[in-house]
Amino acid sequence: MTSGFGLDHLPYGVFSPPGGPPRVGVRVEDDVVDVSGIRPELGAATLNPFMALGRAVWEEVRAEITAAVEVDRLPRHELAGVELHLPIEVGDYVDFYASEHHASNVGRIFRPDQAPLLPNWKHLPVGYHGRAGTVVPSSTGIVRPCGQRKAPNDEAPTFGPTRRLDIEAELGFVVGTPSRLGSRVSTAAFADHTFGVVGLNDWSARDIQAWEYVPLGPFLGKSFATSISHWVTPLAALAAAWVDLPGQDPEPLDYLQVTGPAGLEVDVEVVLNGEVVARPPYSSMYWAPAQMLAHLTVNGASVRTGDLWASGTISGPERGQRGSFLELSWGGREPFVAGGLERTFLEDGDEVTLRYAAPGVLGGRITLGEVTGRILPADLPEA
Ligand SMILES: O=C(O)/C=C/C(=O)CC(=O)CC(=O)O
Ligand SMILES: [Ca+2]
Ligand SMILES: [Mg+2]
Repeated sequence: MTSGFGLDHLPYGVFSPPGGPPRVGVRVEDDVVDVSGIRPELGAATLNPFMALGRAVWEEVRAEITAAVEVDRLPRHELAGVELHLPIEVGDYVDFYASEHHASNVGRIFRPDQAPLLPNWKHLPVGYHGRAGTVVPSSTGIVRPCGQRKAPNDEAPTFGPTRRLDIEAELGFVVGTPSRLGSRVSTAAFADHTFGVVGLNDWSARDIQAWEYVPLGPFLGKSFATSISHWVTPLAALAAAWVDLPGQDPEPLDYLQVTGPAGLEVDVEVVLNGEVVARPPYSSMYWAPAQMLAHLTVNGASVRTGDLWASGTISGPERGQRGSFLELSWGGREPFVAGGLERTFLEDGDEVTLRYAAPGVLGGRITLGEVTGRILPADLPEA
C-alpha cells in the first residue's frame, strides 16, 4: 500500500515550519519538503507568485523537485509538526453545475412540477459567481449559518439557524496563467492556464437556498463557506487520469468542442463521522473542465492567477454515488443510515471529509488532498 503521495504526485501547499514564516512545500508521503530554495517565488505565503510564472516553469520546477527529492537534498518536516495554510490567494470563485445526475436530482427535489433539467442545461455549463473571500482551508470549523427559512407550506419566512445544512462534494480547478480582458481561453488552451486541482466542499444551506434563489441564483445559502484541500495537485500529476466524457447530446457549439479524453477519472469518497456514505465518480460528469474554462471566458471576461472554479456537485447514477445529503436523503424525505442512525442533513458536531483518488502516472494511484470540516453551532445572540 502506498500513501498516494509518492514521486508521481508532489502536490503543492503552503506551510509554516515551527517558528518560521509561511512558504511553499511539497507533500511527500507524511512529510512536507521545503521547496522555497528552488525559486524565490516559492518563498511566498501563497502559491500565486509561482503559479503566475506559467506552464513551462511549472514543468521545469516539477522536474527539479523530483530530482531533489530523489536524492533527499531538500529540508523535510513531518506533516504533524507544521502548520498548513490556505494554499492560494483566491481571486474570483465560480461554481458550475456540471453533473447531469446531480442537476436532475436537484431539479426533481426543488422543482417537482417541471422537467428535471432546464432547457439550457445541455447547451452550456451552467454556473454562478460565488464568494472568494469565504474559501477556507480544510479543517476550518464551519459555523452553522443563520438566515431566512421558508418551507413551501409556511406562510412567511422565519429567521434562524439553517435546518438543512448540507455538503457538496466537488473538485476545484485553480488558474495559474491569467488571460487578457476581451480575449477567450479555448478548450485547447486549458492546460496552459490551469495550474492544478483541489478537493472542494461547497457547504450549502438548503432551506435558505430554496427560498432565496429565484430568480438570480444561489446567494447566502452558499456564500458562508467553501472548504478546499491544503494540497494542490498539479495537472501534470493527473496525466494518466484523463478519460472520455460520458457523451454529449446535442453536440455543443464550436467554442465548447473538445477533442480526445476531456473527463477525469477521480474517485471520491464522502465520509461522515468516519463512515463512507457515498462514492461519487468524477468520470460521470457531463461537462469537461476545459469546457467550463472556455465558457467562463467566452464573453471576454479574463481570468487571473488564483481564480478558482468548481465543478459542481459530483453525483453518479446510483444512490450510493450522490455527492450531497439533499440527494442522499431525497430532500430529507428518505433518511439514510450512518453510524447506526437515520440521517438527513448535518447536525452540530458532525465531521465531513471528502477523499479523492486517481490513477497516477507510474501505474499506481495518487490521493488528492482531502478536505474536512466540522459543524459548529450557530452564532446566536445571547438570549
Ligand atoms: O438547481 C438549483 O436550484 C441549484 C442547485 C445548486 O445547489 C447549485 C450548485 O451549487 C451547483 C452544484 O454544486 O452542482
Ligand atoms: Ca456547488
Ligand atoms: Mg459554498
